[in-house]
Amino acid sequence: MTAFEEFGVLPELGKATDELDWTLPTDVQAEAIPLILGGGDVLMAAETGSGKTGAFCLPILQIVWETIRDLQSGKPSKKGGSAAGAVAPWTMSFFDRNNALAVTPDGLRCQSREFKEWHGCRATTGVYGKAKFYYEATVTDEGLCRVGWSTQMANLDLGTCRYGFGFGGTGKKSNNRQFDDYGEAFGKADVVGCMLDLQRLEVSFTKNGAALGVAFKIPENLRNDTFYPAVVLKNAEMLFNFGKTDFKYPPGNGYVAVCQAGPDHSAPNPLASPAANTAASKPAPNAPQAIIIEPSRELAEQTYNQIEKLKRYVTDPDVRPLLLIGGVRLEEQKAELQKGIHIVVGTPGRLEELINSGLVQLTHCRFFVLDEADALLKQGYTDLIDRLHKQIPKITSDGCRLQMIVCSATLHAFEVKKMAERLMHFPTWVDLKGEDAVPETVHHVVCMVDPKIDTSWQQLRQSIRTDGVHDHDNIHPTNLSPETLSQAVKLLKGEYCIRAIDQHKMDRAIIFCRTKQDCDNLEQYLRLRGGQRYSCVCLHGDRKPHERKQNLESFKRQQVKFLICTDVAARGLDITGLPFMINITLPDDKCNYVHRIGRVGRAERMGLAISLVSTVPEKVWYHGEWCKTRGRNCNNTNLTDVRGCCIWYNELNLLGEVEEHLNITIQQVDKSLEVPVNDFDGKVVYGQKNLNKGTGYVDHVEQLVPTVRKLTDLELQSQSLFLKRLKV
Ligand SMILES: Nc1ncnc2c1ncn2[C@@H]1O[C@H](COP(=O)(O)OP(=O)(O)OP(=O)(O)O)[C@@H](O)[C@H]1O
Repeated sequence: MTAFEEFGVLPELGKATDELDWTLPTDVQAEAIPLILGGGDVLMAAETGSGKTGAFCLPILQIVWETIRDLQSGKPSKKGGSAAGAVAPWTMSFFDRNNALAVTPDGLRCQSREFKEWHGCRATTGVYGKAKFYYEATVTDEGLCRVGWSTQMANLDLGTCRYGFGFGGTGKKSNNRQFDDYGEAFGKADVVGCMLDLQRLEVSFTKNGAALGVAFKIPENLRNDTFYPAVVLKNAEMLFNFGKTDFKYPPGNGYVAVCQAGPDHSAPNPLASPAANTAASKPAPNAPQAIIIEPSRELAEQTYNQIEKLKRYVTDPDVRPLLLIGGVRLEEQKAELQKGIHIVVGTPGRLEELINSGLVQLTHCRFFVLDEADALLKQGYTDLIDRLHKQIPKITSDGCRLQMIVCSATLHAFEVKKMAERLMHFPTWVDLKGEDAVPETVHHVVCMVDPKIDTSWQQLRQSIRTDGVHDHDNIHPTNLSPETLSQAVKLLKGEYCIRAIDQHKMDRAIIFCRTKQDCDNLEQYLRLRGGQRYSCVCLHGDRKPHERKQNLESFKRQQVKFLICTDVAARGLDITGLPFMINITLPDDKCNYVHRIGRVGRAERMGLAISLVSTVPEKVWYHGEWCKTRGRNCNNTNLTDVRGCCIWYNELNLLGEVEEHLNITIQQVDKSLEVPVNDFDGKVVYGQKNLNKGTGYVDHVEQLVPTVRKLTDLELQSQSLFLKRLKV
């Protein structure tokens, strides 16, 4: 049995992980896989290179495979536990409810996070006949609740029609929109007892066990109707007990728990069964079970490839993934969609285009995954994500609840938390560090570039072409103006980059520049300084999709030594055993520091990240939306406060922000760029696993031996004790 199988993963998937040399699940995988397999929504915050992609791809592949197998064989789905109303007779319904109200998988807790509107839900079973029934509802969060009883004819906004009888947290009872004072207000932690006396045709309530008196007389014409527990919430949460566990305040007086109503007194709610839902049970070929959104083409392609590798042994039925990214002919994608697909991996724009045109249907989607979620939100896709989420049915036709999975190495962002509150259903955080952090496998240092101390820029025989910001400034070594120093930094950074490469004998590195133009200039300079020695390619938004793909491939295959890129490649790119990365300039966004340096030190291999940081302000391009050409041939070197296209970039401030965000001080090295070997944890070979440390399987077993021995001893002791007691 492979280690992954012990986490409930299919043997076929386990075999594929073995072939990938994934001996043990990483920490994030060990936590997230069971949660996802169990039907939960998950927010996965773990360091770069910690295996988040596998953590969601494996359980998704497994559940999708099981779902299509069940659909093909006509079996009802096992997934979702008690989600299907027909399976668990006394729960709140997953079907007879408003969309914005969520129900936990056990069906006993309802939550609505909508501030402005009420959203309601009814139970899966109701009661009728001459008897007295009781259930309890506990308020588990701030917000407004109304709880009580309604018939099948009632609307879900309890108490606003003739068929619903509700008691609200503000101390009002309501039926048919008639709101009258009743009992007293209730709120968080209060327990409301809901009593239905079908002998006397009365509805009454209790608060924390105290009787509040008869609230309603039920009209005679409803005598033979079935009454269902019902609730309506506004940004609130309630927990229900239908009698499966002890009541907090048992009602006495002949009332019985609703779940004890025998078959002569209970009936299933016809609106609570999957069949009552509109979605057809057999999905159309273009209705995937999972949608995975990635912020860039490269990442989408990488995740797609990982799925392809992991599904290698999953056959009969075959799980068909599809990559939907820009730059690929729409006709090709349409043809694939018609052949039948199960998992779609794509970038937001192309995905929405295909969904809006009906070429991708969302009727059977049960996984909605946002990889690098904070990047998607920062790129302005919040509305798009909300729109797509709204279109996906929250319960599939086979009774499974939509699961949302959100991940990033920098998930601790305000906008992510807001989105999770808005869209996710009781999500669990898989958060190993509790804050954004850098893996121990990444050694990262900064080198200060100070043109006042290092004046070598004044005598360069060959120099990097700069971004032209200072083309019309009076730049001269005798005039140490801010402009001269800024230009000097640009020249020095070209030299320091070469020095870093030479010092560490780098023959593989990813180099980040701030702009596309800076990338092009560095590419040209490295080629100028030594064709083969500094062979390189670029990856940025101005390069055509096929060139981007080709360049990334040639770097991965080690046909070139250096990949020069903008932040388009900051996230997620997984290049096996990459030993080095260089930041020519710190990123504008502090989170991207974590992502950029996380291109090295992945999957337990060691990596070195060097950041060049200017000690003086550097004037750089910043093309706002007012720039008509969006930077192309722009020569407006005025500052942005007068709608120009330049800013003064202050890297010392940025460094401070990064350090504060990560709560660390990043080690500085001098301009030789030498990294003292013992400053970290002894000599390591960048790009290789650190054999002295790590959690390799052999090491892991050794670490566990004493604990297992202790456990065996304890077990022996307890069993002997037990046997001794038996003898006595
Ligand atoms: N259980 C495992 N054992 C060994 N290697 C693994 C395991 N799981 C994943 N990997 C490898 O670790 C590398 C990083 O994985 P992945 O790209 O999923 O990281 P990530 O957490 O998504 O990083 P980022 O935040 O940078 O996107 C990949 O090369 C992957 O094949």
